[in-house]
Amino acid sequence: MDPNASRTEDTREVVLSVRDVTVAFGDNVVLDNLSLDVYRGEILGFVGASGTGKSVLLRTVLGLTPKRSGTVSIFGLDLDQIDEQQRMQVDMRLGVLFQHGALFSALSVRENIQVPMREYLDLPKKLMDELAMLKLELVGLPPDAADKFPSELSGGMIKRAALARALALDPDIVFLDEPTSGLDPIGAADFDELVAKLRDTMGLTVYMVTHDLDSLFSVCDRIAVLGKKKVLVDGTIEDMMKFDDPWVKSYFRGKRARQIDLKAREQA
Ligand SMILES: Nc1ncnc2c1ncn2[C@@H]1O[C@H](COP(=O)(O)OP(=O)(O)OP(=O)(O)O)[C@@H](O)[C@H]1O
Repeated sequence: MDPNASRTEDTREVVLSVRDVTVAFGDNVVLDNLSLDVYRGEILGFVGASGTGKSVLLRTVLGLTPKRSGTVSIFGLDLDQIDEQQRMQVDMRLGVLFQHGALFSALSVRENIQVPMREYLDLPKKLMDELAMLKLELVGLPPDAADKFPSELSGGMIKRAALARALALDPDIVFLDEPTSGLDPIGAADFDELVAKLRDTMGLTVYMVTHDLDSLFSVCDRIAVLGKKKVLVDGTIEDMMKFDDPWVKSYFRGKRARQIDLKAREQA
């Protein structure tokens, strides 16, 4: 036995564990015995070709899409084995930013941020107002954004407001579904920076579905690739570069990826 084995033992805390999960719609098997671990405090970038099941996995983890078999455990609790009260406590520790922000258009930004507070907590209005302002500040929005409606915000502001809502209950894990899609490169880079800052200051764990190579190169600690209905490979960008699969190769070593790599080297 390797005498150094204990030194290399993985001691990171697994906050989300997906084990042998199969999801199908009729005959269409989308995920087939898929397994994935997410560790506390990491930013995991989840990628895969369009239509491979990234959103389906996210929805399954959140309990919005039923699975055929397998287990999903969050904070060590198997979601199929816990009662409603425990489930609510788990849900309170999760924040979600769905694709396109998905703010309620009839509610102001303040009211949007307060939606999870109203759902899970019984707080006086004054305190909820104060908390909403704190969340706005946290995501870098000015105080006057509180009274605006989603239609009055730019794309970048909508993402930030949606992130503020996802952070409303101080979650341990945030799930971000293509958070930088639709943003210009500067807006996207600013958003990535914000996510990294929140991870560093709040110890947040971030599960980010993304097609954005810049995000993958700049903020993700680890990347998982969905392919052939499973997690095909997970690891660092370097691991992706070495992995021998046509899609992974063209994605991470294609023209766009090389440009980003060169840009990163120039800046280093
Ligand atoms: N509710 C549903 N009923 C039937 N089929 C579904 C349902 N939801 C998803 N699918 C199918 O599951 C597959 C994976 O879809 P999904 O939206 O998860 O892909 P994706 O990887 O997120 O794609 P994209 O990158 O384009 O967003 C697709 O074939 C889709 O048609």
